[in-house]
Amino acid sequence: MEPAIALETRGLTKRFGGLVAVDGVSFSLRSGRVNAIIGPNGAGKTTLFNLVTGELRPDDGEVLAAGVPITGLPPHRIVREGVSRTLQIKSVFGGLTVADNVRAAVMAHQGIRSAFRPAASYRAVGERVDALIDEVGLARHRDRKASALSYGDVALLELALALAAEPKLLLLDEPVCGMGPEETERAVARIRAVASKVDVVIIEHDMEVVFSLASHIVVMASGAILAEGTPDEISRDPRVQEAYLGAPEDDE
Ligand SMILES: Nc1ncnc2c1ncn2[C@@H]1O[C@H](COP(=O)(O)OP(=O)(O)OP(=O)(O)O)[C@@H](O)[C@H]1O
Repeated sequence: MEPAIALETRGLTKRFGGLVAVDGVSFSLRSGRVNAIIGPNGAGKTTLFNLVTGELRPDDGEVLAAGVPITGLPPHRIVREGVSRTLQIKSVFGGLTVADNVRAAVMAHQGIRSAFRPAASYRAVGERVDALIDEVGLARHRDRKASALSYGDVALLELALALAAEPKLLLLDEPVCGMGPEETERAVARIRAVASKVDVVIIEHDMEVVFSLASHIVVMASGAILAEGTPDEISRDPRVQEAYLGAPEDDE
């Protein structure tokens, strides 16, 4: 049987004026493993995520999530198709507690807006909120305001908010960016736990994190795929080493 595919792109292309930020990218990322997209600054990684989540429309090409075409759909429809990403820090409400932030995300996902709801639905929301808070390891901060959390805990809260949408596929853009070693270790452990239930694709510059989480790596450079393979294959690939270290400047 063919392995299930979490995310596939076919000839995906995005131009900004004369710049081709994503240039005919085709890949097929299998379900059931953490996939990573790496590459030097400006390689087109975040643009690629924005094309997958509908924040940007491609100029050409296709995106399929779990085999379902999602190309050009608006972001809320893509979330409904089971694709979620960690949100920007500004989407966390600093004045609300951890639990209230998560509750808002759960209610938004479930479409519960009316104040007139049966008690059972309140209970179900409350249980879901607690389960999400447990899942990301923030139980002891449940009733703290988000503005009082450490940087690493805000990132975990963002993870809970993304999981509130019950995604099949979760995209994490630099999940440990700005974290110290201890926070990084905690975040990696949580991501690994989440990845046992949900397909995860990460963009990450920290190679230690990439190598400890991902079993498949796509390397992008200048908008295109430079190499693809296991961490072992990628770490040995001279083209990858050159892309990171830069070409020698003796050809002018
Ligand atoms: N909205 C935009 N308008 C114009 N150019 C853009 C826009 N967004 C990205 N770019 C350009 O597209 C290229 C790819 O950018 P992108 O942010 O996708 O790279 P990246 O691989 O995510 O880089 P980094 O690792 O630094 O986050 C860059 O040259 C960037 O300047």
